[in-house]
Amino acid sequence: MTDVLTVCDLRAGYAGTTVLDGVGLTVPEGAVVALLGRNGAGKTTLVHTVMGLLKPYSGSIRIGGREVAGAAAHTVARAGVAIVPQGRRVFAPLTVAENLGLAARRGDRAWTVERVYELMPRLAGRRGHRGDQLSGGEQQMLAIGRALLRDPRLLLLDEPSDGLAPAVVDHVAGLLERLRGEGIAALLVEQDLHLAFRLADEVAVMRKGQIVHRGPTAEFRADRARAHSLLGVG
Ligand SMILES: Nc1ncnc2c1ncn2[C@@H]1O[C@H](COP(=O)(O)OP(=O)(O)OP(=O)(O)O)[C@@H](O)[C@H]1O
Repeated sequence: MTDVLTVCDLRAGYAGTTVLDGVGLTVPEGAVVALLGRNGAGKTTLVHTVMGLLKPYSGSIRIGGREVAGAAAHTVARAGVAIVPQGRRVFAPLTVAENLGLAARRGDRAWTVERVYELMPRLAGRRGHRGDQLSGGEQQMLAIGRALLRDPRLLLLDEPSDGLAPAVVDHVAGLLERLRGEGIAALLVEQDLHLAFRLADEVAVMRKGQIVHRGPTAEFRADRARAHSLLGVG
């Protein structure tokens, strides 16, 4: 299987400090890889660096074989990557339809606003509501819808369950499962292990800016002692 994302020996940080200390990671075409790790391990920093929102000090980031390390976010987006950021970041004063309209692209696209509404009828019912009138779950759906309108081959999902009630997390998980069924690959940063295990084919664990474990989800899940030592959870 070919990889949609290949990260090699990536170093990055803020104002000269090192946060990513030689990260190596791949996401196979169509697969979901959960990126786990304690707070401050560097997961969001990795996602931002892959997206082109933070310039790396050194190392390689390839999207489908194309080198994008150091490229601007719009270039990375054109290569097929879309981010669903932590905290969702929908435009609060704009309606659902306006938020989606800003992300929509012209031409022959796999994902249109209508298709996003078909996937998420709840958003269709709220199309005239402003971003700040939506529930957390609806905002998360809107953030996912915006990302889909970029026709991604790789989604970067930064803690999609954050701040959502369990029933809403379950609903969002169902949506993400459908996207996996569509063959969209994802790098999923997630603190909710149930969600990560439900969605991910493989698990990568980050500690102090490095990937310290990588393997199939089922194997990781079965080895509670190792999960505990890597993540500090049972
Ligand atoms: N904008 C920033 N400026 C300076 N330092 C930052 C910035 N963002 C993150 N850091 C630092 O980088 C390190 C890694 O943070 P990062 O947010 O990538 O971790 P994380 O694994 O995503 O954690 P969390 O689960 O808390 O989001 C932390 O020490 C953090 O303080």
